[in-house]
Amino acid sequence: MKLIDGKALAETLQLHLKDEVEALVKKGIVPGLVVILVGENPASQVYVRNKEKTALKLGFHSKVVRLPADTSEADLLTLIEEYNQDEAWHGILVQLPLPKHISEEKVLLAIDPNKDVDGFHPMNMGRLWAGNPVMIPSTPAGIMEMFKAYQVDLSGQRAVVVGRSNIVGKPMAQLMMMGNATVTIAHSRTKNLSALTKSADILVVAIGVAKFITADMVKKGAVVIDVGMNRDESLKLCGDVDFDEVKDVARLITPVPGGVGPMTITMLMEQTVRAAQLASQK
Ligand SMILES: NC(=O)C1=CN([C@@H]2O[C@H](COP(=O)(O)OP(=O)(O)OC[C@H]3O[C@@H](n4cnc5c(N)ncnc54)[C@H](OP(=O)(O)O)[C@@H]3O)[C@@H](O)[C@H]2O)C=CC1
Ligand SMILES: Nc1nc(=O)c2c([nH]1)NC[C@@H]1CN(c3ccc(C(=O)N[C@@H](CCC(=O)O)C(=O)O)cc3)C=[N+]21
Ligand SMILES: [Mg+2]
Repeated sequence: MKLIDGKALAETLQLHLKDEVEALVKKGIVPGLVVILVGENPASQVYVRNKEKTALKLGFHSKVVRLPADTSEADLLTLIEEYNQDEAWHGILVQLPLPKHISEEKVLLAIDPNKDVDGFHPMNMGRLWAGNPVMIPSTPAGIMEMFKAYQVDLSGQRAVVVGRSNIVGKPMAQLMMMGNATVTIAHSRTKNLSALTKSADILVVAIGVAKFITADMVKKGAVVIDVGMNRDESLKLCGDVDFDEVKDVARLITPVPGGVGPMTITMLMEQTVRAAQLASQK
């Protein structure tokens, strides 16, 4: 077994990003990322803090707007429109999940697709599924970077994605299909899941169930990517994969923490730099 070190790879990629930021700054452009957080979800607080820290480290303009949980949908939409109009901000990210009284669909539609660094706007989702992506969701983008860095050739491989969310599972499946893998998407209604996961050369798991994937569900020599972010019995951070046992079966495996998470943040920053570059060419 070999570890896919997401933290180290993220740091390497951030060095290159820093150079790109400096080149932009020389042209008078400072990449700007605004993150909007509604309510007080403790997990979201951590992720948002990580994003802000990294943005500042790379020399971005960075701002976190923290709104109370009872913020109205109309007020949130108005705020997004203000950032759409403001040229200082190249990327706008609204942290998900949103409180129940706010329509996620309306909010994602309201973000200018050119500033949608998450790639969640229906236009960007459509572009991805048409095979011409502009903004790519950062978690799957980070996983594709891991494949590149660790020379995982997807072509002709059998890939299984467990989880079908719009933010991870679906875009992940499409990106691997674009890499010529043969992709199957599984979810909570999938029958005989362990036979399916065991057939995978590449297994990506994004379900949010602590240590769900056990060694008997994994093919010997598979590449295993764990997107999950959960707390175990002792409140320690853990993934959807039972790392301690699956590591002896897999050829390559990501840890939690230190795997997919840091890459997600880095890809978000890269996308913001790209958005700033594109805006400067207009
Ligand atoms: N490290 C990172 O950068 C990121 C980590 N995450 C983490 O990844 C996990 C997934 O996130 P997200 O995609 O938003 O999750 P969602 O909750 O939106 O979706 C979960 C998916 O998993 C499926 N699922 C749930 N339980 C099972 C099961 N027992 N067997 C098979 N499939 C199951 C669901 O099926 P169905 O559709 O049938 O309900 C659904 O498709 C979470 O732990 C989240 O915190 C998320 C984003 C980024
Ligand atoms: N609009 C939107 N975009 C997102 O990209 C988005 C979102 N909403 N909602 C929540 C999920 C989750 N997510 C993570 C980001 C970083 C880590 C991360 O940094 N993880 C570290 C550790 C974090 C910790 O210490 O808790 C690691 O795995 O090593 C994890 C998860 C982005 N998401
Ligand atoms: Mg979700």
